[in-house]
Amino acid sequence: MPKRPDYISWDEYFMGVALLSAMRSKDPSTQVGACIVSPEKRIVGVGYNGFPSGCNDDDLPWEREGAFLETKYPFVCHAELNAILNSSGNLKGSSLYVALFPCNECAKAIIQAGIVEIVYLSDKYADTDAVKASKRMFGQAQVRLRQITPSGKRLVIELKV
Ligand SMILES: O=c1[nH]c(=O)n([C@H]2C[C@H](O)[C@@H](COP(=O)(O)O)O2)cc1CO
Ligand SMILES: [Zn+2]
Repeated sequence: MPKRPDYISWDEYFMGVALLSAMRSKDPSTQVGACIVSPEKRIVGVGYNGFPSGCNDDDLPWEREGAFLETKYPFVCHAELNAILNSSGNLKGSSLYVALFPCNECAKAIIQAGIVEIVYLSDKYADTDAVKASKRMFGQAQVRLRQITPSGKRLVIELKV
């Protein structure tokens, strides 16, 4: 019997894990997930954006606007950083799959962790200084950047067997 033809690709699998992880995010406006993959194509870390563990989700603000301390920005831990911190072992030579292009703060952690490739879907904050700084560092550190063209393909998971 020939092998099943409609299996998902590596890129679809790892971006799918990143997008599934994003569904755990409680951020009402932007849910981001990240999946770190070793050179041997093993998943070595996953994460999504959220407040640090032990910090009460219901006490901290999810606001985007207003006084800095009344917004989520000083408190939220980005998906990429969570994936690095949640990872097991050495990340040298690994790839990071993430729905949204990483900011400069995550870029520093990504580079220092030894991640060599970013695979992303959206670059919706390309015009921001954070993303400009991020690309400058990735360029100098020779981190490869690869945007997956959104195919619109639906990966459906039904919770049944
Ligand atoms: O790369 C990222 N990773 C990541 O986890 N985030 C998170 C932080 C916030 O919870 C949310 C961005 O919120 P907003 O789009 O409302 O500004 O996404 C944001 C970025 C973009 O810099
Ligand atoms: Zn970030």
